[in-house]
Amino acid sequence: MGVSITEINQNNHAQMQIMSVYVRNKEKYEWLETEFGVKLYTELESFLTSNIDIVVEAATVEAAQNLLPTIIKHMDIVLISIGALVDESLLQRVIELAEAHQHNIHLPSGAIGGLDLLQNAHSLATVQTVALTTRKPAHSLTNEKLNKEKVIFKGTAQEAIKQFPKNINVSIALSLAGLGIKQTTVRLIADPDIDKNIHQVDVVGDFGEASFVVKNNPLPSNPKTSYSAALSLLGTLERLVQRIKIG
Ligand SMILES: NC(=O)C1=CN([C@@H]2O[C@H](COP(=O)(O)OP(=O)(O)OC[C@H]3O[C@@H](n4cnc5c(N)ncnc54)[C@H](OP(=O)(O)O)[C@@H]3O)[C@@H](O)[C@H]2O)C=CC1
Ligand SMILES: O=C([O-])CC(=O)C(=O)O
Repeated sequence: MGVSITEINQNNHAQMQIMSVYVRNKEKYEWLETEFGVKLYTELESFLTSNIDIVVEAATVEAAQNLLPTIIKHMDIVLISIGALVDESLLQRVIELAEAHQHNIHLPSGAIGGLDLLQNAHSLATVQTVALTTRKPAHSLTNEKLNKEKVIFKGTAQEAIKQFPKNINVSIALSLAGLGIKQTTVRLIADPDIDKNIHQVDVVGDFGEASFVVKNNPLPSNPKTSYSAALSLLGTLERLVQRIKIG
């Protein structure tokens, strides 16, 4: 999420500096060292014992699944590839490690909103249904040439992230905030006529009903990702050091 390093190291938005970046291909990212003065690491232990206080993950579901247990033993993490936590045994293990090592896992809202309301409604009362309808530009979901919208997935969040690990992390954030990966339903629509990532969340509970629609502009520096996902990652970092907690 290219916006983050510029915002943090040059615009000082999160009152933090990116010091170290863990990469798998050093040559490809050498420009980060020259442009931002960060140090690159290809070895995880060296990265984790470098001059850092928190890890921000913005890689892939698979990388997050592999790296998370080691990282959480060393320090706190902000995880944006939240789909990694669809693996229930990994989730359990990581919670136990976090507890044992007294570290925290921060899950930003990403490209959706309303997770605070859903958590309150679910943990303190009863929620009956949580449904996510995601509509994305057709080319980002399928190679098929479509001339009208097509529902390309309908099922549980658990199945959705397995089939679309790069596209529907928001469904797992929603699941963890509410009814879980088997009860949270997902409909994914490929639409050839839009250029936004549109997420609609519908919740029904004892509190009443809530619907949130987020029509995400693409992130200019990385158009396949929603702008608000990068903002939510930055906001999560910024709020770590704020004295007033909202929501
Ligand atoms: N929760 C949410 O709402 C959202 C979540 N996401 C998720 O956030 C993540 C980042 O998205 P985005 O920035 O668009 O992804 P990109 O594909 O643009 O960037 C991913 C980066 O991660 C690096 N990477 C991948 N695997 C590894 C690894 N094993 N070790 C080290 N580096 C690795 C890649 O490096 P390389 O060049 O070597 O491949 C690349 O630099 C994705 O998992 C995406 O699905 C995105 C949007 C919203
Ligand atoms: O960027 C988005 O709109 C959401 C996304 O890709 C994801 O949840 O993985």
